[in-house]
Amino acid sequence: MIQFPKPTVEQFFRTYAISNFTVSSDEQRLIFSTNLNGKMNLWAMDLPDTFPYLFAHYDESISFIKIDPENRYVLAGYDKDGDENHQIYAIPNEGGLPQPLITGDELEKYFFSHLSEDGKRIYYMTSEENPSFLNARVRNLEDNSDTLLNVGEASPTQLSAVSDDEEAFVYLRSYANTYVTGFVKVGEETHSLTPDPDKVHVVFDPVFIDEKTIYFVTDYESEYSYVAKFDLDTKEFSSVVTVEKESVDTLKWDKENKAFYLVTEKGVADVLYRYHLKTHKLEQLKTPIDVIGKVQVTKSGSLYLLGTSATVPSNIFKSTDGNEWKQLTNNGVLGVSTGDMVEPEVVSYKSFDGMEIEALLCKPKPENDNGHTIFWPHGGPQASERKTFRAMFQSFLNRGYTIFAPNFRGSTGYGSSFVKLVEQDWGEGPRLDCLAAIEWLFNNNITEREKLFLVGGSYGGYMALLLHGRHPEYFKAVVDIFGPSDLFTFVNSVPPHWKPIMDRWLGDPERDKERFIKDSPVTYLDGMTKPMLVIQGAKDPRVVKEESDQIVAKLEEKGRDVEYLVLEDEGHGFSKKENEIKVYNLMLEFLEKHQG
Ligand SMILES: CC(=O)N[C@@H](C)C(=O)N[C@@H](C)C(=O)O
Repeated sequence: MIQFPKPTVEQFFRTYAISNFTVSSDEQRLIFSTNLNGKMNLWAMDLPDTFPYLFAHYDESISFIKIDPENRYVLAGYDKDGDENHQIYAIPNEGGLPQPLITGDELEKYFFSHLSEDGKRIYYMTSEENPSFLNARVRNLEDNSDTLLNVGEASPTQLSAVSDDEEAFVYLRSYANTYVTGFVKVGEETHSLTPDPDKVHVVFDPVFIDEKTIYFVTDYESEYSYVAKFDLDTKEFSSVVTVEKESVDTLKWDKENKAFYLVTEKGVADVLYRYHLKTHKLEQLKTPIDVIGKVQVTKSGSLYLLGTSATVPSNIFKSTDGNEWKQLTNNGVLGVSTGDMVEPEVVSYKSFDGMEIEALLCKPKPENDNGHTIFWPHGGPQASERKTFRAMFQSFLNRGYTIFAPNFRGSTGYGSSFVKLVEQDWGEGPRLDCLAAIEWLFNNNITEREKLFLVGGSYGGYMALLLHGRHPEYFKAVVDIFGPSDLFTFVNSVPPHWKPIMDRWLGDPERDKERFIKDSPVTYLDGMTKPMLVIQGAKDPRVVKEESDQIVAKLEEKGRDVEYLVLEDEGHGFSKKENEIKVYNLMLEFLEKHQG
């Protein structure tokens, strides 16, 4: 019989992303954003058939998709080469080429908020005239009038919910990732959704279930976020559903069945629940994947879910009862079964101060093992490494590398206090958690000293630079993917609507001058003696190219071994397949070159 070789690393590169989706109200059409043809575009399937076809061609990343309730048009948000200046486009119902609808100068942003029930008014946020705090506006599609609804003040604002009669609006105001207040505005009256907006807490995912009742998620006076309610008649706030040691992350309303769907974050995986308003019963539901990217509940009460697991790339699923799932997309790794891939182990270790830190340990199949480990600090930093599919991880594992990804202090999924631990402390606590992890790898005979690589992206890239500069003895070579290199320049180069949150998140360059010096990777150039690869998207608005340019220039001046790849048409990530493959190949070549 014909014998086929084992899967090669290149096969893992041929995996496609599905980053978002929506279903039409009649459930006849599923539209999703994917890089199936190499670049991000909208594709569709006419349900129940499952053959995807190109729906809108624009070759750019898509920030949202919304189908007109009466199926006359589709709305989508596009940016340019990853610059995150999202603008709103309209696409004919039959598909085609997106037409600019709510757009402006290429540096302005237009974020979609809400489409009225009759599909005639679009509510949106814009940076126009208010780049730091953003204004809310409404565009009437019948007469093309555009009205200012709210002027953002004090901190970036977001119009997050609109009542069906369009008389009441919920705005969120962010002071930090961990401090977001919510307030409802009706005519000239404004009320905080929580009893005291001066207390640090978050509010998100507000839903009007009628003109007078708003449900939302908050961690007000709690370690874990829960579902709460605000009554516009009585102005009363009350807690509705809490889940022990799990943070509610998503709230969706099922109007048909008078129930809520909740996604909770439990460390490295998600849990899906249904909460019945009449019976107050909370049911845990089965899901086909570990991490849920998006949930949509349709008018009929059907549930659609986009999700992924460590060995399952993103796919869309449908359920009519919340327990049996039909997979609508068949997005896999070219010729590779889930059994040929690696499922991470969830481990935990004690850090320098006794704090328990959870981590993902991915071990290659014994026949592939090359004896080397990649240490991967995640980005964010207020995010976490979870059981999601990463082509990069699975291809490195296929080449024989062990991967270790710690959820150091500041990571999400472990309660509100834990997330706050990275605020105004980017370089000390989390770095010491990483060092404790490395010692744990050595002490548990998972990694040999002299066989450790360091790779990280964004905040993970910053941590890779900092660990390299301060502790070069641990590493053979280092890969930095768009990591901030100097906190003084980084704090001033972020997008305008991030600036108001920088103080709580990172600190103030004057007040915290000593700490900024201590925690900036550029302070430790002398230590950066190991070979380095730096990768950067030229259009990255979050960690701008100068952050990588300056560290590369300074290391080159010192005659260090540093390679630099700039992707001209990418931002904070690699959305184009050929760019992604170029990056993975270069990283693998670099690691292989420095194994000896
Ligand atoms: C404001 C904020 O938390 N932004 C993050 C989502 C982000 O983009 N952080 C960068 C620095 C990253 O690490 O990805």
